[in-house]
Amino acid sequence: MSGYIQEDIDPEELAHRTELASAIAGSVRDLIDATVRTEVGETDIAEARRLIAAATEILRKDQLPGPFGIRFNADGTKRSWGNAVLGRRNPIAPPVDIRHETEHSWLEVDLGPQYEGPAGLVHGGVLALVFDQLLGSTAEFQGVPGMTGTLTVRYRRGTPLGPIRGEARVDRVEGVKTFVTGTISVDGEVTAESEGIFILPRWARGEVPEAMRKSVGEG
Ligand SMILES: CCCCCCCCCCCCCCCC(=O)SCCNC(=O)CCNC(=O)[C@H](O)C(C)(C)COP(=O)(O)OP(=O)(O)OC[C@H]1O[C@@H](n2cnc3c(N)ncnc32)[C@H](O)[C@@H]1OP(=O)(O)O
Repeated sequence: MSGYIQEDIDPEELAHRTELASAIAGSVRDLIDATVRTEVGETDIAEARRLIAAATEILRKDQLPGPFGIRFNADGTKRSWGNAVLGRRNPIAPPVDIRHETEHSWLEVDLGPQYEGPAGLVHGGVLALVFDQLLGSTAEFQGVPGMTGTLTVRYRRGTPLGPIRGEARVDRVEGVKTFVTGTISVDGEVTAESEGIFILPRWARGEVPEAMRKSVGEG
């Protein structure tokens, strides 16, 4: 499957690259938040744009030809740095850190003003995005991975911007289909619930390299 790249990097070098990826993405996240909330005038906007263009030019000096893909070491250590939810190097990602327990998986993340939908509330599509990754990662961790076939979300009440908690567990497995359910809550109150059907795609039903299979998990 193209986009899955085995790339063995020794742990020390990987730790260094992870730190760099997190640092630049963190700076841009801060910039996004500052952009959403700025009240400065035309002169400051023009100056900020000039500096941002200069920073972009520096980053453009050496670029991948396309998306980051999913990279993994032979031991299965995975990097999904471009992922829209988890991506260490993706400023669009909050980023979310999903924790896996024996029976369930969970996350806690602070969703700021850049994720607004209705005034002061998290955009419903953003919650669906978080659910998709949380439920999909839960299926992966339990060893029954798949691509999202169907994702349903029931929005019970508005989710205020700020800290949220997500929880998910595998409900059942039927052949190549894994049914996962989850909730998002704020201050212990459930604001949205979801069910996802994750389907092991045809290309993964036969021979898949062991390192790639093991790479299933957090990245
Ligand atoms: C090494 C291993 C790697 C594993 C894999 C990597 C996963 C890595 C995940 C990362 C963590 C996830 C978090 C982000 C998850 C995304 O964002 S995934 C991106 C969004 N989803 C997609 O792009 C999926 C696009 N759709 C597809 O690729 C294909 O339609 C699907 C979903 C794989 C299914 O196609 P298919 O393999 O041809 O399915 P098919 O054999 O016809 O049907 C199998 C069964 O599923 C049912 N089914 C088919 N489509 C659907 C559907 N849409 N809804 C419900 N049921 C369906 C069929 O009825 C059938 O049921 P049974 O007859 O067995 O009871």
